[in-house]
Amino acid sequence: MSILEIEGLTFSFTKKEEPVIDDFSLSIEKGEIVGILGRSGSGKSTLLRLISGLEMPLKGTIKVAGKTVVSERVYLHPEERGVGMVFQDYALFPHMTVKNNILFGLSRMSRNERKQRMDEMLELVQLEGFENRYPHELSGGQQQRVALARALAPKPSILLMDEPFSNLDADLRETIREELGVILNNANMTCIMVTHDRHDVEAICDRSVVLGFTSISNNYCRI
Ligand SMILES: Nc1ncnc2c1ncn2[C@@H]1O[C@H](COP(=O)(O)OP(=O)(O)OP(=O)(O)O)[C@@H](O)[C@H]1O
Repeated sequence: MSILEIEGLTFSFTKKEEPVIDDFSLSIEKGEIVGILGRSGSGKSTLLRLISGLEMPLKGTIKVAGKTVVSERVYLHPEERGVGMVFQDYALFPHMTVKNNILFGLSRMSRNERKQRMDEMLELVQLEGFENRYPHELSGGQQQRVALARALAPKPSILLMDEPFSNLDADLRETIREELGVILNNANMTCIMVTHDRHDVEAICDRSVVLGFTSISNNYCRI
């Protein structure tokens, strides 16, 4: 079953400019881990922002788990899409502690479930003991791990990651990459990961899509 279906997606930042994304289509099966590769400026981050609902396409449809989340007539807000996102710059809430950043998307869970989920996430990203710190009191790599924990905590249908390991040192990168691969496989979770690192793709992706430089319409290929 396709968990994500993108059809004819077209997007431009301004009317005058060529579309960054032009008539792009892609289908992803449940449980697939797909790497998005491509040169700087090819539209990788923009594609994730369109899927998550942070940008509105000019044309095209996106379905998540069979439900239309954007089309000519439909627009679902990011929190209604069942899509988790780890941003390139983490986008943590600066006024919230690590704990509250991770708890942010869990308001529908009971108090006990929230506590349990937070403990699981802190253990996963090796940040036990850091829960009362604020983002500015963390290193770049630690902030990145909080972002990963926050996105995974609500158990999204699809996890979107924009260069999620770029600030981690080599050892931690390998550890988190391996653990993430196991978690995603165990949960049969679908994941799209933008990366510049072929090791990420080789280690955890089932396939990858390479975006072209000026437009990703007919330029992408699977490897
Ligand atoms: N807010 C914006 N307004 C106008 N143009 C933008 C905006 N954000 C990105 N762009 C342009 O859209 C194109 C695609 O940007 P995007 O960030 O999606 O590329 P990318 O493939 O993720 O690049 P990188 O690998 O460098 O992160 C680029 O040419 C970029 O300059």
